Amino acid sequence: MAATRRLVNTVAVITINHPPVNALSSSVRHALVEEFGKASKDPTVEAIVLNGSNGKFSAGADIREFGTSAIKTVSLEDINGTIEASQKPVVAAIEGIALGGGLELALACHYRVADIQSRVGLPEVLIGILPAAGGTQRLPRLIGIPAALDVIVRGRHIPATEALNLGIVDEVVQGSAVDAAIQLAQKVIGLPLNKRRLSTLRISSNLNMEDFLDTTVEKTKKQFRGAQAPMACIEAVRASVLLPYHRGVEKERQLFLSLWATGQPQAQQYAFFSEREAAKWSHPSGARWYSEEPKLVRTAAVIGLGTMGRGIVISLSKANIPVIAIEQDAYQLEMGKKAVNSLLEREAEKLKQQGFSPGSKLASVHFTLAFGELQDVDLVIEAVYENMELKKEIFRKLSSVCKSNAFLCTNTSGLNIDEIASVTDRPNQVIGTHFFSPANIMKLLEVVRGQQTSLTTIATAMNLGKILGKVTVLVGNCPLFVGNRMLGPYLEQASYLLEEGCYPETVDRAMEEFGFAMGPFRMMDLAGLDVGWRSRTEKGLTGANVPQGTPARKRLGNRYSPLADLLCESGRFGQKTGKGWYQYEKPGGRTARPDPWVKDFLQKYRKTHQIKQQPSNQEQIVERCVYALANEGFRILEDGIASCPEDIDVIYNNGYGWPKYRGGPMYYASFVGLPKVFNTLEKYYKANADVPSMKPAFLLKKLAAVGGPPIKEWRLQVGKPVNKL
Ligand SMILES: CC/C=C\C/C=C/C(=O)SCCNC(=O)CCNC(=O)[C@H](O)C(C)(C)COP(=O)(O)OP(=O)(O)OC[C@H]1O[C@@H](n2cnc3c(N)ncnc32)[C@H](O)[C@@H]1OP(=O)(O)O
Repeated sequence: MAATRRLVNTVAVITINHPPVNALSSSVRHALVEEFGKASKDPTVEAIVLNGSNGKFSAGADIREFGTSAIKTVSLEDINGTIEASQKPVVAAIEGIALGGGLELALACHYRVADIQSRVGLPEVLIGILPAAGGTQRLPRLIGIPAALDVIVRGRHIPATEALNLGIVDEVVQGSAVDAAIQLAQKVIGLPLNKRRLSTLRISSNLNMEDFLDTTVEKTKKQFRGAQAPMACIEAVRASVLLPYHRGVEKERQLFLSLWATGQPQAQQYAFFSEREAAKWSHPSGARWYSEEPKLVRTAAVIGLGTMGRGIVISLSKANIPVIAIEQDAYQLEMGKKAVNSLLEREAEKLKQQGFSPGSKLASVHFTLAFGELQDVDLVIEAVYENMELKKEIFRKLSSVCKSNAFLCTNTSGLNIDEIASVTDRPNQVIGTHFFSPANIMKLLEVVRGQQTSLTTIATAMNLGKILGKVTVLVGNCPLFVGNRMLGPYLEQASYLLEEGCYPETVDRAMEEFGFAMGPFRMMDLAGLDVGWRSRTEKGLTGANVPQGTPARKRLGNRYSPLADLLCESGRFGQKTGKGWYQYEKPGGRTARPDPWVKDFLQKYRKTHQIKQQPSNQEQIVERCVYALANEGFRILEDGIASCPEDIDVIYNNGYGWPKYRGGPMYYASFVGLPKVFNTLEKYYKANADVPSMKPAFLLKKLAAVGGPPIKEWRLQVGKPVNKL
């Protein structure tokens, strides 16, 4: 049964029962209509409590039903209307989550009681839509326009105590929300309900409300560049000010339909399910996530307390895993300790505000210089800087110090996992964990399996990612793994565009208008240009080891852009030196301003090398950079480094500032049409045979030849993932 009903004295308790998250599918909606109908008519029932089974109120509408005919049967807003109009008081007992349509349902009830661990919210905006079951009309009437806008436009999950302060819920309890709701229901039997029906309330509004909404529109446009759902949310809330409730609901409905027509919801919902699919990893051997048991990680250690290490320590502590943090000398240890403790204090403060004792949620961190103290930890994450020799030295030490069943992880953004594993006594227990900076904030974790990494090690690392609250993707071992490997051809195109007449700000603007959080040049300045320079020097692409007589713009017969090398040679490393592709207010400054020096430098460079000026327009910039990125994605699939296109998209959506409303680079290629992507690349490559990264990947060619099937069907063409490297 999708919903059940039981009687406690004169209170009917209606329970939504649709595992795993009580999504309000068509069957649940039908069951709710039936159970509410019966409870309303039953003379022995004086009040009603609504809750969800298994400690979850509801995760909202069933996202899989969008775009199908199922969504059209029994509208949730009609159910909400019926509940609100009930002559018997209805109390929502919120446990776990009340999200999206789940919260809209609770807002239709006359009272809301939540347990302290629960979270409520209207996260529809994150999947490209708006709350369209009356939520944009009822919430502003309950908590006012500014607070409602914040909740609806950001889509964040609000902890119960904050929901109480905002006035979204009436009561927060430490014990059972259902018991408390039954008690409240009994107390309010017979009391007037008019003021509890949110749709009937007037919105306190003043003349400045229109100005306030207009300002919010401008701010939101800048913040969520190109995303349509946040703008639709504001327009729906505006309707709650200007229109009577029922007309506001109509407007909500219209906005929902026009959003659907943009294609953005489909992309964001694909992104949502792809993230969940990524957790269900597969291995070239055929093993899958359900066949392997992860080992429990009770204690962990982090080696290196630089920016990455600090973030990893915080993540582990927040996941309640006690950590030993190691540095190489007393000074570094002290610096790391201060930074970690200050971040932990902030986390503790947040917990206190939510009514929790920090001790119960944050695990201890022990700082030491002694490797010997690692003998009992279950898992170590090495997070020193990117230097193979240093990493090997550490893994040799770990091999001799750690207990034999301890897992050894290396946080690297591209070094060879097999080489690191080869110096240990347990290559099967070595795995890459590529965190993104700052590691306590960024959602993505690339888990990199080596040739010898055991399935248990993979299962343990993937499970650890989940425990840390990360979106975790399993990838194969190749230079730079998935995300950074794809950046290569993308950045290459960005540099060529400068050679041909564009400026950093022109390219960045085009990519940011496409939706990227940051264009390629601002991104390089943030990451530090010296990192890539060091790596190119080591590879002999620049510096003293370049063979005599090598043309400035060629390496091994292929086109090469030395622009970034030249910048580094002038001491321009990006934000850290106050100048790179842009100038900044000071070293470490964040505000990028176009730099006349760069303009002059580029003009001289083009003249020196007699490069024909053919500056690209916005569309061409986007096409070249994005198709280069996706093309490398197809190669990664061919190589078996990523097991499906969805995994690549998850990586880009969560680690590289790709606009989620475009689904990811592989989804975007599919959306544009693979034949078009193939033809554009082919044309470019024919004219530029010295740019091999733009040669269309074999898999792309194969898929384009059959007309570009939907992304779900690509797997059939890729075949079983086999790591060819
Ligand atoms: C016509 C308009 C009508 C009404 C307007 C209302 C619109 C909505 O309500 S849209 C939905 C809004 N709700 C959300 O966006 C919540 C989405 N879910 C989540 O954020 C999380 O899943 C969770 C916090 C609810 C639970 O997280 P966690 O415990 O980490 O579990 P998973 O994320 O792995 O989810 C488990 C399982 O459930 C599936 N699922 C989750 N939410 C929904 C949903 N709303 N509809 C359908 N399915 C849902 C999720 O995909 C997982 O299943 P699979 O492993 O099979 O993918």
